[in-house]
Amino acid sequence: MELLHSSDQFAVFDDFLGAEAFQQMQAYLGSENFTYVRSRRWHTAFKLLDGDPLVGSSVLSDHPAPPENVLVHPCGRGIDVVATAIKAALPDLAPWVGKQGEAWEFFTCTSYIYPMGSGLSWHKDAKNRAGSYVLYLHPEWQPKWGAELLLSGTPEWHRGTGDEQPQRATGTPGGIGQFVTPYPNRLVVMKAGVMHAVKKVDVTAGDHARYSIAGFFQTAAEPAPQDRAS
Ligand SMILES: O=C(O)CCC(=O)C(=O)O
Ligand SMILES: [Fe+2]
Repeated sequence: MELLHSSDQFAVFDDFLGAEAFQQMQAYLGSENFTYVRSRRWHTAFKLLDGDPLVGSSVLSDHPAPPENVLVHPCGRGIDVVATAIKAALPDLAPWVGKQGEAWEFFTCTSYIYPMGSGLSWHKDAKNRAGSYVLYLHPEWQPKWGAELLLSGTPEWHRGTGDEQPQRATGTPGGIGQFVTPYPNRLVVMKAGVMHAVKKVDVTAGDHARYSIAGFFQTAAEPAPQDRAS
């Protein structure tokens, strides 16, 4: 794991999983059941024109009182590999998400597939989150295939809740920022409150879909694990 870029708001680590763990995740994602995100009621950030991303099951780490029918790490599925790796990396992620028991109690792991034409509109991961992460798990990604993670810039505009700051129609304060190409085995970790979006997967990607496992560092309070504030 190599820290490639860091700012106050987010960090990018390359080669996050070891080679064997990365292979295990490919096998797991190839066998996981996925459903269209809009077939689940709690996805508020995915807009009608975001195309048709797919979502797999969610696993929680360390939940003090897990709701029924929720998988808790270790759950015996391949997604455990990512939860274990995130746990091992927690000291490195603390500058952005804080410490367990202080800023958050547990984190979530949810797998996604963004096929050609799909993306995710501008949003903030919901307010009672300490931060979030995403790990890219497709075997290959070319910059022309799009699907960059966009992060809205001008950090001082993101301090506090951000709600007191003027917002433009796009939801991106000031309309400037940075992007991260979703190269395989790249982990992005970001502080709560940063506006971000996923550009649509370009038509040139063809059948190369964008695979990821994303999650939030959160407290046991509401909202549900996959909620986002748009
Ligand atoms: O896939 C990504 O790059 C980011 C995903 C995201 O923002 C989310 O799932 O809330
Ligand atoms: Fe997000």
